[in-house]
Amino acid sequence: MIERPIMITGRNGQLGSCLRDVAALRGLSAVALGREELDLEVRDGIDRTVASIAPCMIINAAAYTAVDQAESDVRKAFSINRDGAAALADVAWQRNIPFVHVSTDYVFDGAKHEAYDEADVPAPLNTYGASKLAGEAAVLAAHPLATVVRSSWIYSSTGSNFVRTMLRLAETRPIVRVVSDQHGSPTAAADLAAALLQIAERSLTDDRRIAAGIFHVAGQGTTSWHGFAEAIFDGLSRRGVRPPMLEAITTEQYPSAARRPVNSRLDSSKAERVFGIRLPAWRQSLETCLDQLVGRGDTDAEGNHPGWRQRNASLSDHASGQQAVAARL
Ligand SMILES: NC(=O)C1=CN([C@@H]2O[C@H](COP(=O)(O)OP(=O)(O)OC[C@H]3O[C@@H](n4cnc5c(N)ncnc54)[C@H](OP(=O)(O)O)[C@@H]3O)[C@@H](O)[C@H]2O)C=CC1
Ligand SMILES: Cc1cn([C@H]2C[C@H](O)[C@@H](COP(=O)(O)OP(=O)(O)O[C@H]3O[C@@H](C)C(=O)[C@@H](O)[C@H]3O)O2)c(=O)[nH]c1=O
Repeated sequence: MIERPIMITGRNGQLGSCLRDVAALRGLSAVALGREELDLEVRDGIDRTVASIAPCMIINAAAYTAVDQAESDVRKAFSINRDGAAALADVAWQRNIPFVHVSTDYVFDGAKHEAYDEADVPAPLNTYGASKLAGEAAVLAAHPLATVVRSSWIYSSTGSNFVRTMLRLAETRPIVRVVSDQHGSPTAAADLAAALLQIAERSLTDDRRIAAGIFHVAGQGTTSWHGFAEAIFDGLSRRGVRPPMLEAITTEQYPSAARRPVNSRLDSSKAERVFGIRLPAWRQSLETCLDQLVGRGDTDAEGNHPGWRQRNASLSDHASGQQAVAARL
């Protein structure tokens, strides 16, 4: 009998590429699709593409994720994050297969003083968050047994993310200023990918109602963006790379198109209770990522770190949006 694969969207993104890698490591059959094979904005192609793969389930890691840009690109953000996600969920429901969808901490407004759990009422401050919240509702309406996993502050050694932005700024700026009044939980894409596949396997073997609904899954522990940057730069120091000066600033001192919550810490205890999922502490996973990006601290005969410049050269070819951020500083 031929095993039906898990279908993964967003293959070229941080999470999608980790999902593909982790699935391969676990010996799971998976087909990962990039936008070129499955465009969530081309709705009439979705059914045909899914039919050609005949997956046992779908994990949707594709999304419009440019938070500031979404403020002036509202139509596209909703088209992908709400309508595209719902269309994919609908196809999964029609085929009677599980659907796992990923959402964000930015559905919350940050007014709560504690970590947010799944029962808290979302109230997004920005268009990206609003489009993702609308996507959650649309996915669950189209596929009542869908699993919606909210995560936060995702990073990996590839793609566009805060860790890579900080490493690039470390190369180009003597001083880096980072907001210290927004708090959340950094999450390694590889850790989240492993958790999603664990949920996926459970929803294939158990009663699917167990995995239905919303779950928070984020790295253990919390920090501010400034605290995150500090840990990244400490990691550079420990690897023999001189970090830039780091200055704590307020949100007001860092004007941006999109408002961001001051508190988007996620309480992940429901996922631990239901699935036994507990991601590693964020500092621990950051070390793994820095090992991949900078190296473990090995030096050449002159005391230089050969991996650093070589690896960092590739940082500059990412995300024109991130470059615009750098240019502002
Ligand atoms: N990044 C973060 O900090 C967080 C992300 N999330 C959520 O996690 C999920 C994965 O995020 P992440 O991996 O970081 O995001 P990335 O931006 O790294 O990847 C998103 C992927 O979606 C693809 N995509 C965009 N538009 C379409 C489309 N119309 N059709 C098909 N594919 C499309 C992109 O393709 P292309 O490469 O061609 O642009 C990209 O590869 C998303 O749902 C996101 O909202 C949740 C919390 C935090
Ligand atoms: C680059 C930079 C950012 N910042 C601030 C801006 C912002 O408040 C915070 C994070 O900035 P970024 O633009 O890197 O991150 P941002 O795009 O807000 O990240 C979000 O992405 C989406 C997709 C999510 O779902 C969220 O969980 C979250 O990870 O840090 C500084 O203070 N100094 C800097 O040099």
